[in-house]
Amino acid sequence: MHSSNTVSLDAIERILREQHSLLGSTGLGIAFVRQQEIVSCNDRCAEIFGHGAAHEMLGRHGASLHPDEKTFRRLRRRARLHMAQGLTFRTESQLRRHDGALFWGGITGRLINPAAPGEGSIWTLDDIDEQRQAQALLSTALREKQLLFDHASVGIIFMRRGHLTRCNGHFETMLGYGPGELIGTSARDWFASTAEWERIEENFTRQLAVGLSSEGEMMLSRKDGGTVICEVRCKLIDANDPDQGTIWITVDITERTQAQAALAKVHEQLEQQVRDRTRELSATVEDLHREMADRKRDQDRIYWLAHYDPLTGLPNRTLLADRSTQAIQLARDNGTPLAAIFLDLDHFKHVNDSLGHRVGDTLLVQIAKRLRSVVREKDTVSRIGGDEFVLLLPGANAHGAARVADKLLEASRQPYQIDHHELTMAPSMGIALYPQDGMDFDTLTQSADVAMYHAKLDGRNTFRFFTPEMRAQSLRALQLENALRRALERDELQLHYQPQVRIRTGRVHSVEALLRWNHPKLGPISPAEFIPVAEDTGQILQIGEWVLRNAVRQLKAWRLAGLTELKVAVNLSAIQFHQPQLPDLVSQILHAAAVPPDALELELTEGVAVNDPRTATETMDQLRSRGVRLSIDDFGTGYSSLSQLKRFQIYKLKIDQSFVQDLDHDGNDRAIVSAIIRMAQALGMQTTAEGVETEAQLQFLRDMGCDEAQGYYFSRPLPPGDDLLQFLRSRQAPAFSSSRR
Ligand SMILES: Nc1nc2c(ncn2[C@@H]2O[C@H](COP(=O)(O)O[C@H]3[C@@H](O)[C@H](n4cnc5c(=O)[nH]c(N)nc54)O[C@@H]3COP(=O)(O)O)[C@@H](O)[C@H]2O)c(=O)[nH]1
Repeated sequence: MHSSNTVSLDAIERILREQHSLLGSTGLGIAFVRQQEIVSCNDRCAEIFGHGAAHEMLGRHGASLHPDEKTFRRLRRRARLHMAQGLTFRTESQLRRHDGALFWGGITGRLINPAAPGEGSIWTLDDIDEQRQAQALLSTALREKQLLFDHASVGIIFMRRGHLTRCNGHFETMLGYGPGELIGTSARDWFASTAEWERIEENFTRQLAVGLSSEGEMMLSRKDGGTVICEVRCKLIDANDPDQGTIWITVDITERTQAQAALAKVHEQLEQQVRDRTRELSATVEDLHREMADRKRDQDRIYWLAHYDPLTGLPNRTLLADRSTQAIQLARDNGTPLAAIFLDLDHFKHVNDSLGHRVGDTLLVQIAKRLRSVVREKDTVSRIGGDEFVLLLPGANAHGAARVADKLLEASRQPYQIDHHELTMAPSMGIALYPQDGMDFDTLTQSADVAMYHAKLDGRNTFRFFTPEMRAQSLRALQLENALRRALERDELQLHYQPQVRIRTGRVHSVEALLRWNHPKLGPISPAEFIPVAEDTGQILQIGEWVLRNAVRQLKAWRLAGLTELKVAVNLSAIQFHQPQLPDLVSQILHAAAVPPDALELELTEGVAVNDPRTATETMDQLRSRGVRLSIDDFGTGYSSLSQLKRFQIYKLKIDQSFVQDLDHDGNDRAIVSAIIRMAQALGMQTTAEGVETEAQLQFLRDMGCDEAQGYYFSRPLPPGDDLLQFLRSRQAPAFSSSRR
């Protein structure tokens, strides 16, 4: 320290104190070694080697401080080479503590006097064991990271200011670059498009600015021009210092994306197929629904046609049978009454024949509506034939059924307006009651039918309850109907003639043709019985024509036989009268027999004009214009009005025999007969009284001014034989009297 040759003891002591202080205050261990042994050291050195104090280190051989002798010698050799040159030897080596534990120490050594190595050396020691361990850990971590970096199956890049500063091999391979080729490149260089880069940069910058990691998909460009789709996660290396740049982890999802795209395409194709199939299916389902609806509609239509009358919409016989069976079951189970009404329209056929089927159909529809309006909802109104209806009335007893029949009659009085025709259509009805008149559908309706037939026999436009006797009578009617079919061809019919005598002169001007039927087995059958049957079955047309032809032919025979002025009266059924061809038929028959028209008188009943006065008037006009005379038969029993009589220009009124028969003792009949005669006179019509049997009756009629009489009093209806000819000749009108009425 001092260059002076004499150093004071104080100075030496001070120097020693300074050195001691220096050695004590340093964090390094310091030792002086001579002859490989420690001759002096500081406390730190002792502490490092695990001794409590420095003096414990003194005299320790250097080799004991090293892991083994070999290590010591090698280090000593290296140190001596260095230190012999006056240099400081530095090394890091493992050392052994006092307790035997090894530790890393940082060692420097230097000869105190390189010129005199024997003076020993000074060694400093730093305990770097923790540092070495930390370094070892660090380098392990770094190695591991490097390994991860090098062998990661994702691309890792470090970016700063938009440029790549480092990347791993995976990223280079991903973009087809060689090692290091990408260093320093701008990200823009390997983005597929500028737009793509700007989009990513903007997204990443925005998210990273707020300290978030950012992620997204991007399309990068390979060196060879191909494209790579990457999933990228980007993060700031130091959130506090954006200048440190960013790390990007990139995953090549090209295949995955393509697979997904392919999958999506397949999925879309599948979905499209499903949509197509669904559409096809729904079209098929719709078709099926439509087909089912069509089939249902067809079935409904078939059912409807099978169960309803197409014209009126009313239930037909089939449905009536169903409902009747149910109603009978119910009536039986509950003990409740049930009635059936068989309704037939009187002379409906005339409407069809004279006005045509269109008018007839329209009329039927209106009638059906009216029938329906009369009964209750639960009642059934069915149409089972042309003009035949059956009404089923559950819960109705005799009283109830009669009330319904009355209401139907009442309703039928209102005329129907069809085009310019005002038509009235009366019904005949038969009523049958469950269970007494039938316990099943067929029997019940048959009973009602039979009762209806009797209503017709009893004058029509009325109703009758079924009685057991009626059935027998109906069988008779059926028998007659069948027999009547063959009556003409078997020549069973015959005409009888009843003279009509002028009351004032006693002479006979005309005879009435009256039909007779003598059946070989059934015997003589009254026209009063078989004419209604013939009318019901339509056979009256054929029979009526036969009557007309034969009556005119007989008249011709009589005329040729000398009864030159004789006339014949023929009864005309209403059904005949409504035949449009009637006037022509009459003319043809008269012409064929060469009989003048005024020799024929047609007897009509009052009812012929009731239903359709206009058509009746036309027919009458036609007949009259051809010269044929018309008379009203059974006058007083029907509904003729004075205006009608006047309009029809009727030639003669035949006073019904029911008024004549009781003239002797019934003042009313006398009044009626006298009124009819006066009325006829006032209207310029002839009068003939039917059924005159007594002189008293004849006298009264004479007194009243009646023109003609007909009855058993003069003669019964006789066959055209000698007796009748004799009678006629005896009362023949003189030729001049034929012009008088
Ligand atoms: N559409 C047609 N109707 C005809 C025809 N022929 C007859 N008839 C009608 O049948 C009903 C019954 O006729 P009938 O049994 O012949 O009775 C007639 C006379 O026989 C009978 N009569 C005559 N005089 C007397 C009498 O003094 N007493 C008495 N109890 N009866 C008598 O009266 C009937 C007269 O008939 P009409 O003058 O026509 O009224 C009858 O309604 C006939 O019209 C036919 O060819 N077509």
